[in-house]
Amino acid sequence: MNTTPISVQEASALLAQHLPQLPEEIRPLGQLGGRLTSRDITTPIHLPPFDQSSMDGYAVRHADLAKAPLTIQGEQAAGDLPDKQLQPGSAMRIFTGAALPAGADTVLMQEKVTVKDGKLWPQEPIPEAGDFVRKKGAECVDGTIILAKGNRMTPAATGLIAAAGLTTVPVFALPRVTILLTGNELQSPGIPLQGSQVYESNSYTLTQALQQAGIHEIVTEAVKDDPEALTGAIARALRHADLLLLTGGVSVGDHDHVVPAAIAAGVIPIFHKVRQRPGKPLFAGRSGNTMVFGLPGNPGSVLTCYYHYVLPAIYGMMGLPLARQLVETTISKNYNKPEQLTCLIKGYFNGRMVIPLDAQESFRLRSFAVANALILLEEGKTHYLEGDPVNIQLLPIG
Ligand SMILES: Nc1nc2c(c(=O)[nH]1)N[C@H]1C(S)=C(S)[C@@H](COP(=O)(O)OP(=O)(O)OC[C@H]3O[C@@H](n4cnc5c(N)ncnc54)[C@H](O)[C@@H]3O)O[C@H]1N2
Ligand code: MOO
Repeated sequence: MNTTPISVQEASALLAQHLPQLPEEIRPLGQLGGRLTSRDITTPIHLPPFDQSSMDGYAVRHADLAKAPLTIQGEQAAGDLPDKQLQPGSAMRIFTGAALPAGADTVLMQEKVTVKDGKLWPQEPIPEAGDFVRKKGAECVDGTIILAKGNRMTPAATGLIAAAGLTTVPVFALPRVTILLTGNELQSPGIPLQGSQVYESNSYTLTQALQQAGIHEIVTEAVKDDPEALTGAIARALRHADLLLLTGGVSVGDHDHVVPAAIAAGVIPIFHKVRQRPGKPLFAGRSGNTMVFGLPGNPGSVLTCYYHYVLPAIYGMMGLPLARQLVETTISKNYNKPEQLTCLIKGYFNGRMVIPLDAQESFRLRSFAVANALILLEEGKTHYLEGDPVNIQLLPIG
């Protein structure tokens, strides 16, 4: 395998070429959060399904307004059968969401009329014809695509599906994920540290980040820095995971066995090592329909590589282009970086500019804990001056 580090752009392009595709599944309303539609969705009905009032007031025939006062004729409430006929020279009491009676074309808000002895006088200014009427099909007519393939099922998207009377939606399956932790030094939080142990944090970081993306089928296993144990654990994980995330053990140390173990377990490498900081030893590979990432073990590297590669790859496995939430902004202060690396630094975007945070080293998470963006500082540049344009990748919130 070529282990000459490649650029961040090459790594993204290679990933996009090699991503497996997740299957499609049909899911019911109420279980759609975080999913992406796997086809265009069309509405089987007009929305709204009939001409309806958007105000509480009076339904009238606009041409009759010149002949005011109008005689008030009955009432039409939301849910009433749409079988009433407005008589000439009349106004019908109507409420928001009610079907317009046949013959009416305009609604007067009740605050904009004078009513006395069963008669109605419109107040000036006289409304336009069609005011406060939501026409049948104004949102969309039947057969219209209401959600395109790849639309995220946000609360609004789910509401739209329900409003169209649909009960199920074809979506891409979410990946079943296995996280394999490597490192003899790792101890679980809650147990006193001994010798040179450190607390294991990457599984918690990754699990929450995956959950944030709506993914809940997550298995975590800790493996010792032993080539055979690792090869066995990877081979087992490949049998049921769509996405395998390994943390640690991808560098060049004598105890870094992840890449040879992955290859021994049947993983075909896509790349190993990227000209970036943090996360230079990042490994990506594929075995059948399972996507594999070897994330450099430092906690900051793990999370940076997750946001910049793994999360876009998850969407890529759902058929979307490698999508990152990029924003062009300016940097709030001077910043120096090495020339031969892309730096993905933690920043805080305040809506006007992005502030590079202190404590960028990859063993630290304190700046990450308050960051809301990664600032993408380009390879080939060494100095950024206050006010220079930069691209940032917004981090998911919530
Ligand atoms: N001679 C070189 N050494 C290193 C290089 C290099 O290019 N040449 N690259 C460095 C960089 S950059 C990184 S990043 C690390 C990545 O190495 P590994 O992926 O092999 O990670 P480990 O050595 O296993 O661990 C690194 C660090 O992170 C801690 N760690 C690991 N797993 C966890 C976990 N689950 N929770 C919390 N902390 C974890 C681990 O204890 C180490 O301190 O390699 C450099 N070396
Ligand atoms: O790439 Mo390492 O992630 O800088 O510490």
